[in-house]
Amino acid sequence: MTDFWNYFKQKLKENLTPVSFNTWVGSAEPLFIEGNDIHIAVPTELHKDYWERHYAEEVAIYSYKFNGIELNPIIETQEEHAKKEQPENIAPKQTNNNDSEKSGHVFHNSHLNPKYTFDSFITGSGNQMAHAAALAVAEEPGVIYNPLFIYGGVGLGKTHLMQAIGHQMIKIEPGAKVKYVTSETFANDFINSIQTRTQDDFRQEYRNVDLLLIDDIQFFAEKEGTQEEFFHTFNELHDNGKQIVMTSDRLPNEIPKLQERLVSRFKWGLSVDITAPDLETRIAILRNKAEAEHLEIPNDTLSYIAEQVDTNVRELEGALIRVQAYSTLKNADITKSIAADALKLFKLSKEKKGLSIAKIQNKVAKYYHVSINDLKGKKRVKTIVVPRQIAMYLSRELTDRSLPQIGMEFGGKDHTTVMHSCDKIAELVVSDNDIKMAINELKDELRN
Ligand SMILES: Nc1ncnc2c1ncn2[C@@H]1O[C@H](COP(=O)(O)OP(=O)(O)OP(=O)(O)O)[C@@H](O)[C@H]1O
Repeated sequence: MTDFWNYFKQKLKENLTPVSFNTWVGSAEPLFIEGNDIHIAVPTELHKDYWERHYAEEVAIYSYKFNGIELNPIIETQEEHAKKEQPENIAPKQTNNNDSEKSGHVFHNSHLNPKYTFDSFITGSGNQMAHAAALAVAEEPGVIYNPLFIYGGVGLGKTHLMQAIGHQMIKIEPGAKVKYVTSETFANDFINSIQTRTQDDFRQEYRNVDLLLIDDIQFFAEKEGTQEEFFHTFNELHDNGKQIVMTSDRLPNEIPKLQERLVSRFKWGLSVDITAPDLETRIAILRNKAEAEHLEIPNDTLSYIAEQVDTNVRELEGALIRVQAYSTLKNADITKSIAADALKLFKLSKEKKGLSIAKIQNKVAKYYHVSINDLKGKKRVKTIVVPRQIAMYLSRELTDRSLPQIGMEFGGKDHTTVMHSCDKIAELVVSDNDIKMAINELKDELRN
């Protein structure tokens, strides 16, 4: 099996870009051969789908070429395999796609940041599915997963991944018309076009592309006219088989006042989330960044920095820059103790990390004289509901936990419940003085 697999990989490598190879083939693992079946484990459902559509036939063809036996691939996700075969889970493989060839991008007027490519994107368990979906879309725009909707918390790489699709598409098809905008730019361009009576130009610009990337679509909330215009842009592009990719901090149906017809269209394709990276991925991201900046940083120092910032990649990168700046200031090499000083000095050290949801629940429970169990429970009396909602609101405000993660910490509540609570308290903070005071006092206590 190993010999065949090496031969098979070699064959595919000849025809794939390094990123595609690493993502689809490098991440797959042959398990065993039984009769004429070869069982192959892949990281996610999306990889499985891709394998079944693209490589099943290749396995049969190359196995026949290899030794005259046509193998039939049985693809399973690592999770399925682990459930069936092993008591322990197999962790999905980390793929650092950084070893890819130099890219020769043709830069269009697409407003893409040259740094945001697949090559510089590190994959790990929190983003593997989104990464695979993004790559599939770049390889076959407008065919599958249209629209692609990437959602997740702040600073987790949504913009990076979305722009990587643009770069990759231009790389594959240099004449491709790619347009990246934030939803705010789209809205502003639209408003300007009304003011200057240049709506035709606006439409021409947005509807005459092969790939439209719209970032942070949650800012469409409540912008009726913009939504209307986007609805038509979307339809036109989709009808013509053009690819649309959007990002948001939440799912389409959770964006307040987003028209139902847009929500339903966004669901035509695929929605994938990005969650916070695990420690190994954070270390890999830092290592990658350090190499790009030609910084010599020992492994234990990288691990140390990665341990300090656990929810937001932008902050993680910020921490590295702070450490670098501090070491330059002190004229010292970057070591663990320099890193510790730098992060302490900039008050980054565990401020958010130390503020766990449990701590927030504790403070709120004491403040309102209710039990933690009540906060996590389902009782609907006002004396418990309000503190519960406040605790959720503070968890959202003061930690980087996602809505589903907060829901989990509150007795497994749905993320929509968390969102509703946060919205409710956000309204009360403005209209109800007691709540406002309570929130301020709790925040002060939690920060000390
Ligand atoms: N997996 C990753 N590999 C390498 N760099 C990453 C990764 N994830 C995020 N980054 C980097 O972290 C920074 C923030 O990422 P990005 O702006 O894409 O986040 P975002 O999810 O779009 O944030 P926001 O919600 O604020 O729009 C960028 O510099 C990006 O390159």
